[in-house]
Amino acid sequence: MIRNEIPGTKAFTEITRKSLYDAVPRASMDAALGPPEGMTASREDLTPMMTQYVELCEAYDDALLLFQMGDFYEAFCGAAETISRELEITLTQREDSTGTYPMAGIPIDNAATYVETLLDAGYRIAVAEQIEDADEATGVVDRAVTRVVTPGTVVEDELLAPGNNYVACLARADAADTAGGAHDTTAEPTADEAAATETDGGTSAKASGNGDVEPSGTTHAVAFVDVSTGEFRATSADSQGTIQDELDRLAPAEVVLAPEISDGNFDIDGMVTPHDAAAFEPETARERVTSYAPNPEAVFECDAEIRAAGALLDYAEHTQVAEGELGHVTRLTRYDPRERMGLDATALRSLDVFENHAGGDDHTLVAVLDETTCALGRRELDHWLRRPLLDQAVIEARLDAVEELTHESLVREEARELLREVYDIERLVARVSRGRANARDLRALKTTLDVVPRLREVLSDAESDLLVECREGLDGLDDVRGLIGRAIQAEPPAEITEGGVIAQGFDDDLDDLRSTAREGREWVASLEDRERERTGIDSLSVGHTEVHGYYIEVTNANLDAVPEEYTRRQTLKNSERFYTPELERREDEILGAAERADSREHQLFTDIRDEIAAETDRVQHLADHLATLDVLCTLADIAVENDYARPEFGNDGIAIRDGRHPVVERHAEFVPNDADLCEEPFAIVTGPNMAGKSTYMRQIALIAILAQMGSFVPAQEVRLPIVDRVFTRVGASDDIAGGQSTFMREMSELTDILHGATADSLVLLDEVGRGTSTTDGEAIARAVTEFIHDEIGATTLFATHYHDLTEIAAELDGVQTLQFAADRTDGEVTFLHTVTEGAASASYGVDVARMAGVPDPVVERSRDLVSGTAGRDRPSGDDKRDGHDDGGPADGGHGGEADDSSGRADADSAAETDRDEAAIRAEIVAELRSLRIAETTPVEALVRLDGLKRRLDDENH
Ligand SMILES: Nc1ncnc2c1ncn2[C@@H]1O[C@H](COP(=O)(O)OP(=O)(O)OP(=O)(O)O)[C@@H](O)[C@H]1O
Repeated sequence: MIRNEIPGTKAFTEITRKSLYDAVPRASMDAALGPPEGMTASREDLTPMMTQYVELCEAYDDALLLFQMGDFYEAFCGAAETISRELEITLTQREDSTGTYPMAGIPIDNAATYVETLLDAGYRIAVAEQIEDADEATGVVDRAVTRVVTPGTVVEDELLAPGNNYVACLARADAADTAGGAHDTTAEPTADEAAATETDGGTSAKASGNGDVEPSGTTHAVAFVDVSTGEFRATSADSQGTIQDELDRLAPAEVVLAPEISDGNFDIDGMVTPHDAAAFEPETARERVTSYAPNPEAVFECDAEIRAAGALLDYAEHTQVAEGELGHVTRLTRYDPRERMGLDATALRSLDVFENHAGGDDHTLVAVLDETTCALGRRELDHWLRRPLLDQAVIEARLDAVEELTHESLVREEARELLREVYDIERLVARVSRGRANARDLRALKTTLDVVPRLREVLSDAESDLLVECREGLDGLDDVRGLIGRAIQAEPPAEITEGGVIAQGFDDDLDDLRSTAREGREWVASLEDRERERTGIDSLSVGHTEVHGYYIEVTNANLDAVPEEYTRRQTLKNSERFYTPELERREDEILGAAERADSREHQLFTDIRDEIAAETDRVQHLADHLATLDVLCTLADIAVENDYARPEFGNDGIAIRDGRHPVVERHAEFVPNDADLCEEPFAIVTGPNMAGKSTYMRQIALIAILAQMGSFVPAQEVRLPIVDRVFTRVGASDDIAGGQSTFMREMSELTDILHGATADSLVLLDEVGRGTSTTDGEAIARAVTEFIHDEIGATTLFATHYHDLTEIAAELDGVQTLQFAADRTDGEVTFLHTVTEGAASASYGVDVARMAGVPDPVVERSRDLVSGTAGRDRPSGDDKRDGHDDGGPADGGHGGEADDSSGRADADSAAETDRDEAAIRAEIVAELRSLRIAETTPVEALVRLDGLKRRLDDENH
């Protein structure tokens, strides 16, 4: 991987730039990082090579240094112990005149997999390579760090998934910091102004947050770059929550923090990287940005954005070391999060958009949609899905194109067939621009360019604006295509230094050198016959070895016949090898010409590559259009195959006919359901467990997301408003896999919703309040309903088992009740998955417990308790039960009987038994009091319940 030629690499002795981390104390005193103590203590005595090692370790002391020695990357001392442990490779020793050091190494040819493991273990890796030919070095071979590999800046194909891989950078500006800021050309809006611009359809480019506004004028900025493709964007907001949402949306593999931000401020999943404070200085950052965008103020909105962008570019350059400026980062873009539908991590997770509950990517929305044919399309689909639109005109433009393609199946099929031949030219041109592409990359670029004229042809009758735009944007880069076609061999080798790369007829000098070499070889080839004839030695042969070069071989029996001008070169057991002055001259000529041809080829290749690098921008534009076309064709294909309908937009509320859940319907027979949230935009959804409430609510949210990304939707007919944000709060135990199923988390998510939702939001509440006692839960559920209804007016679906909550529908205008029915025949429950108006009366929780395999005694006892609840809730004195209650029918209505029987038992009890039971009851009460219901799952609760009952039973026997 990392072994490509590195143009312009500085020798390590020339490295003037000290560690960027000097200003930052190393987060951990990991023995694998920095120079080994044992070596620094005696550095005067070290060999020159080990001195080199120590100096490089010092310069990159936050990274694990891999030090090239021949065909291996080696590590010493603490780093050697770490890599031997992490990579399960043998720990050896290096012994020299100054001491013995632990050493471990990985073969360069297989470095990628090892590097991946080290990245996963949380290390950054500095790769120090030999940058001069070991044979030509006079003293110790020069080495330099040519690359710092970090999770967010990986560029090696072997280490990258097809999706985007971002490194983000966070910075903050407080009002006091920016008040006198030299470049703060745009005063931040007040909260009122922000609110005003938010209502204008979100198209204003003004930077400000939505939702909870931070105290007085704090601006948070985030910039992010995908170094493998060159995509670069930045934004800012008053609200930290908005920036957190952007982090959630982008899921960067690494986040660089400005000194004013501590990692506790944000919820960050990837690696957290502190960076040199100097890079965040406004002037320094601005200067860095200027080399990518001449007028930073024309792109960015405020100082915080420029600081984040500048420092991020500085960090990205630092990791690519030898390359300096990143030529493939051609477009710095600023965006406004309010132009996109809000989708935070909670919503993405609970709707299984990119990951399922177990963290995998099957059974997700993206898995359903991802029928893209090329990597460019795959990434574009990801963008569309992560950032559904708010601008109806842009959405309709996408839908028009999708619709046209649904009707034009031949166009769609042909386009998809051609797109299959498209390479990941975005990453490819990034390699070209970084001077890392080989001849095969250039041929792959040509293969892609070859497709373009045919694609244009296929789209020649396209009518919708976006398809026409795609067609017109398909620049086939004929100049580049022609150049590669003329210059590069059809099937070149991977190496670019060993010849065979440049096509015949491209360069006269190269052709001359090649023909000189070829003629020389032909002369040698005919030498054998000539010499046999001349000398009369029939067994004479001509051969070649790497070490001795060309020779004429004569067996011992014929040595007498050897001519005078033959000079002995080598003696073997049965023969002698000779050369002649002419053979020697020819050999020099062949070798010289071949060598010069190789280096001429290399020179020509790098010139061609540089020429193509200058066209990076055009290749990127072509990539954009190919990506868009792939997504449009894919969405059309999905729509046709799955019978999706084109959504319509309007302001009358959500109306869906025969809606389906796009993921669930792929794996089971699905019962479609309608939704009418127009007149009554708040729906309380009740019904038994497992009836389909969550699925129903989620399918409505997924339909809104699909519609706003420009896709058709799984339904017969859909009309909906543009939703500014989807909020979800799913029940506590649904989150158990994430390990965060506390009532506290439930409430803090609820807080986000109540603060952030607007009348244009879609809110899904799934069993809010379940994590606490029934009384508190019901109270919270009711208060939340009232608040959303009275204060926010968001379209809301609230699934609940608090059947009393449904009464609120009668009290509040605009609140409706929906129920899912179940059918119980002969004790077997069947879920119909059909939604109807009205409120359900039973939850069938015990039936679900039985279906899930809860032991019979627990199920039976649960039935008893369900049926006896009414009786026990009545103030009926001591309420002592004998534990032998046979239980009535499962569906209640026999509470009175149960109570009567316990009443009789009371009357028969002896006074002593009463005292024992009182003690047990006291213990049980104490245990119940200590129970942390918020942290107890339903199954645990049943098991505890079973335990309590057994204790009562045991005492009674
Ligand atoms: N419309 C439908 N057609 C077919 N199957 C469905 C439908 N809706 C839901 N299901 C299936 O039923 C199962 C239960 O659905 P869901 O989780 O939505 O129920 P629920 O009412 O929310 O349950 P609980 O109250 O226990 O959370 C799911 O596994 C799903 O596959």
